[in-house]
Amino acid sequence: MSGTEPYLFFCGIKHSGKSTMSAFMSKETGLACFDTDDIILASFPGIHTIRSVYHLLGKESFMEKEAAALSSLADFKPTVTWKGYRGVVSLGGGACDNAPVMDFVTAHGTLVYLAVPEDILFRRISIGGIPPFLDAEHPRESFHQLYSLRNQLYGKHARLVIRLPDCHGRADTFRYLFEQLSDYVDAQSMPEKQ
Ligand SMILES: Nc1ncnc2c1ncn2[C@@H]1O[C@H](COP(=O)(O)OP(=O)(O)O)[C@@H](O)[C@H]1O
Ligand SMILES: O=C(O)C1=C[C@@H](OP(=O)(O)O)[C@@H](O)[C@H](O)C1
Ligand SMILES: [Mg+2]
Repeated sequence: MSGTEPYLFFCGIKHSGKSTMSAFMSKETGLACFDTDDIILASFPGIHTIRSVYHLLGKESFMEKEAAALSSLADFKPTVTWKGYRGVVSLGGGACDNAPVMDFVTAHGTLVYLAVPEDILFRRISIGGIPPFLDAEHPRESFHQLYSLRNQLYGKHARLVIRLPDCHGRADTFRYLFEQLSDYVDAQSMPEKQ
């Protein structure tokens, strides 16, 4: 375990379950779990939500913090690996717009897109109020635009797209994700058929 093994990066649109699923993944495999939002939040001791940090910094400055949070993982040496990976990282929903973040991800691991239908995401997001990056007057329409754009970007950049079912709750969703992910990783490590 040298600290040069790749990471699994979970990406996806806000509230697709990146943070929840990476925590399940860590529990299942023993892999270290990182969340760029949590790393950023830890550097703002008086502030309690990532939404407030985003509000305070604005988009550009937030994206710089996101890239710095990831860079801090470059030297991490794991005590546990899973199928050759050294950790699981949950990215923020806006990672696809952040070129340095996407460059880091390409250089350091496998990008997995957790794809969830638009209506389900909007329902989950609305529970916590309208986030600062949506138009407060027309939240559903602006989310539709954001979803279309990001769904396309994540679909293009990710090496693996996992379409998560919604009907079974978090633990069952994770079982499904884990099976898909394990199958993918196992297939990647199989020697080429002669
Ligand atoms: N499979 C699921 N089914 C139902 N609710 C979920 C599921 N995954 C996540 N959630 C809920 O959706 C919300 C956002 O989850 P979170 O993991 O923070 O998403 P993200 O990190 O992608 O923004 C949380 O309230 C979480 O409990
Ligand atoms: O979609 C976005 O632009 C953002 C999503 C948030 O992360 P989650 O996707 O984990 O909620 C957080 O990084 C920030 O508020 C910006
Ligand atoms: Mg999250």
